[in-house]
Amino acid sequence: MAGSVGSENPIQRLVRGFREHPITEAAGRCTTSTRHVSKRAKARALDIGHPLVVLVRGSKQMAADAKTYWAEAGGHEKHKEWRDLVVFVFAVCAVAAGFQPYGVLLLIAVWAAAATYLGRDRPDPGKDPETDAHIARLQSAYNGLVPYLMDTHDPDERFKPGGGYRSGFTEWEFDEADRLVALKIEYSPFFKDGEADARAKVERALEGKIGQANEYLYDWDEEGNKLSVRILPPLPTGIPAQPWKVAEIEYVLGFTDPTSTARLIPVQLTGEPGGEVPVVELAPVVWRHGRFAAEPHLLVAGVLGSGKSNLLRSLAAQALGHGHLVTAVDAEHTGHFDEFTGRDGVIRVESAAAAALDLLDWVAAESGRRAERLRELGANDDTLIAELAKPLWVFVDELPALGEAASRAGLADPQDILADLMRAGRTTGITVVLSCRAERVGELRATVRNQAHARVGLGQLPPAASTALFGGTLEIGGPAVLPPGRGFARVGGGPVVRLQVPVAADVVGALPVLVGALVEDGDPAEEVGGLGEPEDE
Ligand SMILES: Nc1ncnc2c1ncn2[C@@H]1O[C@H](COP(=O)(O)OP(=O)(O)OP(=O)(O)O)[C@@H](O)[C@H]1O
Repeated sequence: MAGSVGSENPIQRLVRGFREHPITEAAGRCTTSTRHVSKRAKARALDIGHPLVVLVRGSKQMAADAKTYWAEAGGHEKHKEWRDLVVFVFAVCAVAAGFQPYGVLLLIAVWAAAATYLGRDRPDPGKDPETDAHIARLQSAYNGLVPYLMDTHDPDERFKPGGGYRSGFTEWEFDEADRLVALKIEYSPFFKDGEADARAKVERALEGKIGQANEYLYDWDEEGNKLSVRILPPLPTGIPAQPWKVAEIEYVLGFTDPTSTARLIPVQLTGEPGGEVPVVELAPVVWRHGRFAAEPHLLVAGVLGSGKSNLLRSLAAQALGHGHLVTAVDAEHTGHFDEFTGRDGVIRVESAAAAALDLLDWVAAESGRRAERLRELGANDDTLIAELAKPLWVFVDELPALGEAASRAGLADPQDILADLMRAGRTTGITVVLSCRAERVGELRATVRNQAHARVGLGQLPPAASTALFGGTLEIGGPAVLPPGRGFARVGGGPVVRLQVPVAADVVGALPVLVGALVEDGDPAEEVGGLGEPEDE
């Protein structure tokens, strides 16, 4: 700036001096605030004077109608006679009424009623009922899509240069903050919606027009040639894991939009050191767990560093908090489960392939023992069954990595063992939680993947992974990199909802209530559910 001041000529300097003079600045401020005040006053005056405006508008309309009637009827001799008669009768009635007690008041009331009716606010039949701001935003989105969805073979020409947004968009929704939150689009049957590239172009164009900061959920209906888009503002991040106020059988996967669930729970946020801890109400994504649960197993897929292990740790802490038993396999040797080792309720945490396979074999044997004892007990004594089949959780972080390591070591495929465990898990009270990198979802066997009915996808998933997780042609769009713990979840056949997983960075330090004390002596495996002593494998 200094350079620009130095190169000014005397006239520019004079103008700048005048502009920056305190009096000029004060006058500018005064003008701006006066403009605001006068705008507000005008709006208020219009509000208060609205009935008067309606009366005046109605009276003008009445006068105009009367004039038209007079002029039109005057053009034809027969009509003219009839008109004169009508006016005469009307005048006589009005005068007669006026001479009655309260007659003048009655005439005024009739006039006011007629004027109010004629002057009422009526939408212009040819005008788009949307506000100008909404029209501009929708039209801009439409224009952005024209190059990608235009198709000269489309008999309906839904997308064409100069076309109106109503020809391509069938539904839209703005929220109370005037944000576009949903959009339904109908496109040409010839658009190649089966091709990921073609879909991606449409998605990126839409994001460019509506805003990159949002997150998007695209639901392509290839059969109906329709695209349904949900546009979502970012969710809150950094929610610390804590004992959640939910039912005994409920596990909090994370939090979502209040519009996606029917409930809110109190959540403590991280406060300033020494200050008060703020508590807010957030909408939880809950996974119901327990014997005979509809979705007993969970699959978490995500891109590198998207927070998969964090979610597994958060669930392990919740399971321990409910007094359940936990086993974990840390296939990539990340140490994410080390702090659970030796805690009350934690049976074993393994990372080496041989030890992990040994652990899975032990769980399989435990599953068999449970199944046998449950068969003996029959379906008669539910309380006893519930007591004996203490829920046992198996966390496998990065299952494909474990499979790879096992195959290198010439060991059995862990997916075979897990598939059997998952099949029996509903009755034996064994829950399997698996994680895997998004690009390796395809390496999971159908027998494993299809039994994990609760699904979480973290980070910006490649289309193949999100299709494998959530089915159909559902795609997640928006920023290229999402914050850790951000993704989508679907529990069973429920809707796909957005998800922000809480941070479970220091579960032992932050959640001593849940994680429990270190067990000094004894083999926790021997305490398993009382359904029989684990045998040496
Ligand atoms: N929900 C979350 N909120 C905030 N930070 C998180 C969240 N989840 C994970 N993180 C942080 O992101 C980083 C990666 O987390 P994590 O190791 O759980 O990811 P990951 O997907 O398992 O990684 P990888 O793909 O390497 O196995 C860690 O520093 C972790 O503290």
